[in-house]
Amino acid sequence: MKQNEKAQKNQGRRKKIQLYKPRKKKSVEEDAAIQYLQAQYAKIVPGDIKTFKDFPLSQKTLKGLKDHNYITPTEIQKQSIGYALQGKDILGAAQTGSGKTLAFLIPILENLFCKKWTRLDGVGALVISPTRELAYQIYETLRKVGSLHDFSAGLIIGGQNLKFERKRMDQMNILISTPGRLLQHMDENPLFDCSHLQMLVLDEADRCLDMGFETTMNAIIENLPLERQTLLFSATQTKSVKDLARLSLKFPTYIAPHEQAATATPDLLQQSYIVCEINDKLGILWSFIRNHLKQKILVFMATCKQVKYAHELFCKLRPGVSLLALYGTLHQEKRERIYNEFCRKSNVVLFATDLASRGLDFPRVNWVIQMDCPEDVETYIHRAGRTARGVLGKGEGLLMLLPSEEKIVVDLQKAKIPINKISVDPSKVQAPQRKIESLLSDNTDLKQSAQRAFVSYVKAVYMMKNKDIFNVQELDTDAYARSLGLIIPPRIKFMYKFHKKNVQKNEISGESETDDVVDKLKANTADYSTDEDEAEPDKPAPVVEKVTKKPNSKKLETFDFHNDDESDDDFLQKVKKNDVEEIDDVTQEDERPMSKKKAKPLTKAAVAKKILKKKIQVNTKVKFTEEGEAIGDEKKDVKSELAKQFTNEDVGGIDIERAKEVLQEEDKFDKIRFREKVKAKHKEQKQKLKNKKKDEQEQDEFGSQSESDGPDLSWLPDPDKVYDGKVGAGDDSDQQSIGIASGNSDDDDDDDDNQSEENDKFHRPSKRKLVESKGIPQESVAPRKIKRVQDISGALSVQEAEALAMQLLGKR
Ligand SMILES: Nc1ncnc2c1ncn2[C@@H]1O[C@H](COP(=O)(O)OP(=O)(O)OP(=O)(O)O)[C@@H](O)[C@H]1O
Repeated sequence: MKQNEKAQKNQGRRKKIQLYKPRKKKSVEEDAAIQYLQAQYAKIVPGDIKTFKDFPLSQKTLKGLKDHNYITPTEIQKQSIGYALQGKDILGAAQTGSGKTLAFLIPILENLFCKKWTRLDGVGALVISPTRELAYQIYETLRKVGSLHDFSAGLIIGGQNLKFERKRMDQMNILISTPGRLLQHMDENPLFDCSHLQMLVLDEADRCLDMGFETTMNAIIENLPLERQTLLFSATQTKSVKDLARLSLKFPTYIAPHEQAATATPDLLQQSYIVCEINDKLGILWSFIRNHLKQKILVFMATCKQVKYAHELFCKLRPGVSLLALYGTLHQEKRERIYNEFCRKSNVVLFATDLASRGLDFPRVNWVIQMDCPEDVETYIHRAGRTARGVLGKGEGLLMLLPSEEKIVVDLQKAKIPINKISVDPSKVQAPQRKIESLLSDNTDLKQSAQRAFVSYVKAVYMMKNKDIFNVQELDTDAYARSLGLIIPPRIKFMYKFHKKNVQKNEISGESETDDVVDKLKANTADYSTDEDEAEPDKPAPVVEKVTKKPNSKKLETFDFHNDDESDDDFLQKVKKNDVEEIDDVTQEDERPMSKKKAKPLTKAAVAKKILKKKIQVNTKVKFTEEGEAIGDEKKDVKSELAKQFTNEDVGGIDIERAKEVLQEEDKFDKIRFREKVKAKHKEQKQKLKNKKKDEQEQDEFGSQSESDGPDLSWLPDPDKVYDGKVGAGDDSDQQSIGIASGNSDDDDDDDDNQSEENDKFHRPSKRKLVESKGIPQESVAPRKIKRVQDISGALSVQEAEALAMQLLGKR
């Protein structure tokens, strides 16, 4: 026995030793590997790198890359990974779609791997992205290439469950986050600790550091340790000394492979632009989509409301292809769903705001259409870069410009963007103008959406910094409104303020300049309101005529849309309801059309005149009965003879003694009046209470059934009268039946309560109903007192009864 125990103990010990030994061995091997890798960092020569294997990377990272077909590094990866591994701060700039994400994710994984980072060490690396979608995409890439490492990674973005994130913040090693949510955790979450942070990465760094995120980013940076490595990446990198100082970069290495390249945009991206009138834009877009039904198209617009409207309208017009919309005011879940759907599908159109312009790696996008002129060259580059991505990605970009916006082309060409002007083939442009107008006349929601889109676009143009390109006064707003299907251009509140300001300025400076836009709006509002009233469904809409006749509208030039040779009817059948996205409503602005007449100002004198005319006595309160009769003020209505005399006397001054007597006399009447009122009120309350109890009783007796539904029980004697309101003691069944019948009695309140409690659990029909349903003769249910009288009469013989009757008659 002892020998056995000993053997078991020895075995256990041996097992323990066996478990421990390989660990130590593994750890030693790992240390040696790390030392070897770190020794190689200084020897990296970017020009010699052919594959990822040429970098001194851990086996886990290499396998992760290989598993996902990342074999050959791109130019930015070749040039930046080496410096990043050496621990240098980096400013990375490279074309869109050139693989910047891996250029910072690989160094993060290697850095934490070499430092043998564990869950207990907390946050080791932090990646900040300006949008949720981009953060999600980076997180997904990290999950792919870092799948063999033991680090925990967290996606911290707005619109997600804050509580869920809060609990796990102390276990995360790599955080991918948007600025707002990150700061929220820093401020509110005691578990969030980044005091050991090793690396900070800003993807789309110029966007993260621009005005929109300035205060948030400053607050975040303040919370981070100074001893860290910082990497900044973007296709349009910031070189602002101020920005770099904010981040306390230490002698950053500037890596920009595309600066030596001939173009700032991907080589396989074919870019063109057209110049058209504002009212032609929607028609051109519609025709373009109809001619490219077998393609994946991304359409950028200036505002969320435009995107929402274009999506709603085109869904109703049924172009024959899936339509999606992505913009900031959508719910997060919906945003994620739409993002994934657009990634997955190949024949689809996505309308989007600049939310989708940066960093998003939608696969196989054929066309990027910029329907509204981008704010600046950087925005153009990011938008256009959603196509022709990756190593061999191809794509095309089309920019729509208004004649006044054509100046931006010079800036684009200066920034090494090869863009060519093309023209539109008018025969291919089919604006469904009349259909749009009829849709809007039938659908007020759509009309409101169009109005919002209109105002938001004009506002966006007004807000643009570059006034050389964006001039709100040059916009043909009414033509634009009409192209959206709005016969009356909506009122633009801020334009009036703008106009007012201008007028005031001009008055001060002595000039008499008029605001074209506002005047035009005012004039045209009157015109269009008559158009709308007289519009005939069969007549071609006068809008189109008016627009085409415009002196400044040039004739459309020839432009081939590369027609897919698909017949319209075919595609109409292919519209799937599932593909049509619903959109959340957004806050409504005051965009009511202007009234036709200018309202006359209402002066106080005019109001007084009106009042006098109507013979209204001011400052008098008149009460009316429900029938509409005026009720006089009874307080002023004197009752006593003395008071009546006093009021009729027309003597000057006040006799106080007399007035006192009158008041005392009136006081008596007041008291009587008061008592009467109190009595009446009590009576009313009692009546109300009675009615209420009666209702309750009826409900108790018949449940939810109406009286007409149940059997007629009026023939039954009133138990109240029969038993004189007394309840028989000791007899359960009696008590129950009385309880139901005499619900009015106060004594039965408790019973009622108990019963209603029981009734809540079980349905129990009333006693009367029970008896009836069992088929017991009605006489046998008669109350006991009545039965006793009947018994007495039944006990007399016929003669005795006759004698009794005679006796009674004799008494009379
Ligand atoms: N070494 C590589 N080999 C093959 N494909 C790669 C490689 N690196 C990146 N890619 C692919 O290229 C595409 C673009 O990469 P990524 O999104 O990182 O570009 P980016 O430079 O960050 O673009 P943007 O400036 O628009 O943000 C992705 O689909 C990615 O999977």
